[in-house]
Amino acid sequence: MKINIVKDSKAAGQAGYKLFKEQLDNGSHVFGLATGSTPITTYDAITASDLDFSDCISINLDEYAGLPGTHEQSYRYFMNQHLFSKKPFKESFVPDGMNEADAEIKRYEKIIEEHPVDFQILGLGRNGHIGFNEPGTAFDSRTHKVALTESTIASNARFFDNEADVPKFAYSMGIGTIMDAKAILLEAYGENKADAVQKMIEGPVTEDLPASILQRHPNVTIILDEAAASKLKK
Ligand SMILES: N[C@@H]1[C@@H](O)[C@H](O)[C@@H](COP(=O)(O)O)O[C@@H]1O
Repeated sequence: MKINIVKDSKAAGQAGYKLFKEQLDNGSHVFGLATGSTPITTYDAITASDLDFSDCISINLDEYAGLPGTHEQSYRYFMNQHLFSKKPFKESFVPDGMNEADAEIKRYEKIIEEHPVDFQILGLGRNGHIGFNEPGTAFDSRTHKVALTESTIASNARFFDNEADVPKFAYSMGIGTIMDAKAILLEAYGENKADAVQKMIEGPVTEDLPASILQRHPNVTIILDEAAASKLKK
């Protein structure tokens, strides 16, 4: 794991942007993308740049089940807002939250099989989740339908009018699917991620902390701000 600690999320966004540029320059073609507040500064740096993804493919990690892409809280909507409307890709795939689970899971795994991910960006849940793979998810899991935990529902409630409106299920690439990416960037900012960051980097590799599996990936970069890195021992 390469660990890059920078001052704040703005500096982290620049560092993330540089990695995207390096990947593009080296011929990477398929980009695995993430949502959440964390990647926004990286996407902002990308949209302010002259990087060109019009020959590239993007494949997003996850989507809420039951939300159409036109819903303001859907991840498709988020991606359109923050990236695709300003930096279009040749093709952009996001799970279809309105499709029936079995069909959607098959469709999405086939897309990933046909377009193996060169570079995957990840955020980190406070409980160590990646994508929507909550603690306890098998390390060899593929794209699947996920029941969100109480803590994820509660922390996403701020984006909805009330907690009852937060979807209870999502479609997510599995941990095995994520680990197939040739290179991975995980970003985490803020003190509320510090515990998960410490366990991800210095703790045992365990399904109780999904992101800890990244210790076993040959090409991972972790970008942290100082607050997220504050509990690292070394
Ligand atoms: N499915 C997403 C994850 O992909 C994301 O990493 C996480 C953290 O979000 P944030 O970056 O807003 O802290 O939230 C959600 O659960």
